[in-house]
Amino acid sequence: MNTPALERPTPHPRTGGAHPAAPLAQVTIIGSGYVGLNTGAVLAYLGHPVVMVDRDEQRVRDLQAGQPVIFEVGLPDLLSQTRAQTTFTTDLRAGVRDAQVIVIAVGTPPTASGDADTRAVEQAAQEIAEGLQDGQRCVVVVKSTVPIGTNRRVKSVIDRVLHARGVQAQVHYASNPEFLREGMALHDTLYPDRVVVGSDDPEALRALQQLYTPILEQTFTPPPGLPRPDHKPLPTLMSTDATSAELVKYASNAFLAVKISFINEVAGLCEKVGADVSEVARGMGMDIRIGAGFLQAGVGWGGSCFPKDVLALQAVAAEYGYTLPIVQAAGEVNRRQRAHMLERLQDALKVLRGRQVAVLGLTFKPGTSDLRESPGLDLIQQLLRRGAHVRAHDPVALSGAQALYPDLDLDWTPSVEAALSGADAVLLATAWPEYLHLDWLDLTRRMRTRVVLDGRNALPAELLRQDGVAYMGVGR
Ligand SMILES: NC(=O)c1ccc[n+]([C@@H]2O[C@H](COP(=O)([O-])OP(=O)(O)OC[C@H]3O[C@@H](n4cnc5c(N)ncnc54)[C@H](O)[C@@H]3O)[C@@H](O)[C@H]2O)c1
Ligand SMILES: O=c1ccn([C@@H]2O[C@H](COP(=O)(O)OP(=O)(O)O[C@H]3O[C@H](CO)[C@@H](O)[C@H](O)[C@H]3O)[C@@H](O)[C@H]2O)c(=O)[nH]1
Repeated sequence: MNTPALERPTPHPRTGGAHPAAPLAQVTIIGSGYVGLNTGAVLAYLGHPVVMVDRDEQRVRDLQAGQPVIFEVGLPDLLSQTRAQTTFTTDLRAGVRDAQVIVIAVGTPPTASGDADTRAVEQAAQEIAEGLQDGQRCVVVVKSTVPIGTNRRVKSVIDRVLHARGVQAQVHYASNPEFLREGMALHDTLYPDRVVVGSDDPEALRALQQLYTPILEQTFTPPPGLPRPDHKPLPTLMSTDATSAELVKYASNAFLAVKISFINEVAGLCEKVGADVSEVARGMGMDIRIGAGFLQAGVGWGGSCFPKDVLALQAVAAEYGYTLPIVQAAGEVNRRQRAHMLERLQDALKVLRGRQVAVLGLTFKPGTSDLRESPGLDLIQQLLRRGAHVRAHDPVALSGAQALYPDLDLDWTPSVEAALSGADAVLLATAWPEYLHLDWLDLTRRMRTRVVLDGRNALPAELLRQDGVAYMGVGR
């Protein structure tokens, strides 16, 4: 099979790099999870032929059959629209054979001690090197969130295997951390604030510029349902060294987690002094140095990234005998926030044991089916430990949660009405839009005691209070 060389397009007048209309011959993405799948669908949409590799056979079979396997707005449409451009396979070695760019997007879950488990990244590196051919030229890109030094480790694994095989391939390396949010994954991939590339290799930088030019230049026609945001400046390609790029990712997530914990800490004070945290956040956010984002008080942060990345950053620091007290405090405040939710329920109901508590929202936020580190599921487990009966509901992830926690002794209720009828309290853990427009007066009138703990400050507080509901928000 012919090995395509990296193309050398004429420099584009604005980027100085690749011409927008120059697709790569093949991009291979390893890991078809939230990051890999969304990235692959977008790159295929931009015109690059994409091979998506995953070791999970069932996942690959489902993707081949047209099942999107994760819940993400717009993904089913984009995957079906890009079918002709996309191949799904479990065969990593074959999948990299003709690739110009190979993107590692496998998971890096936390180990028991909190540091990131990079074994899947190293396994991918090993198999990449086993698949590369004599004379092949390619760029290996680490998109997974990885601790300091992992990019270097990927290079050394690939060098070692190529050497052992006696294969002469010209491999370039870059770190390219991902900043997409679940539920907004396609939007964030098409319209990022910045693209960070960590590499000291001009060839790697040039290939990534070529890969991302349509995004950097915003030259593509937006896919249906994913309009270009108004007045958003063009994304910046920030080129830096690999170690700084690795740290940009962790420091960004830690900073956002600190910001949420900060507003949750202020929310606790608001409850004491009678202020409204939404108003405090609104006033703070008007200062452009602070910014309005990530100041939504609530049950605390969860998800597949913040909890693990906050721990991983501390683990990196600990390796160097350094501490990160602000980052550590963000985690402590997050735990306290959950405990505070339970205290408030207990204060309202006096006794939790034997009470019927409805918990609405099992995913860690709306717009995703991801249950990793979900505040709602954490609160459910704490309620069960305290002897409460739980009725759980989620508009998209009910069966997923049930499958994940088959031993939890609770009612998985298929409707909000069923969850609230006869309940002693309801806790809103995830602000799914489906919940916000319900007839809350009617729903709460079906409850045995009308206690509402709005963990996302999303329900009609005044309306409920006026109707005699014991409504509690967060920080107001
Ligand atoms: N989920 C997010 O919103 C997000 C955003 C930015 C960055 N990240 C980071 O990106 C990485 C991937 O996250 P994710 O949420 O997409 O993970 P995920 O768990 O959803 O998907 C990872 C996929 O990789 C596959 N895989 C694992 N090892 C493999 C191997 N050796 N070969 C082939 N496939 C393999 C798994 O089967 C799985 O399908 C992580 O490092 C994460 O921290 C995630
Ligand atoms: O004002 C806020 C904003 C968020 N959250 C919570 O914070 C968590 C994370 O939310 P969000 O950041 O929207 O979701 P993720 O999809 O986890 O995205 C984060 O983690 C990704 C993985 O690293 C990064 O790529 C993204 O940039 C980063 O925002 C969720 O539990 C939210 O409910 C709040 O409580 N208040």
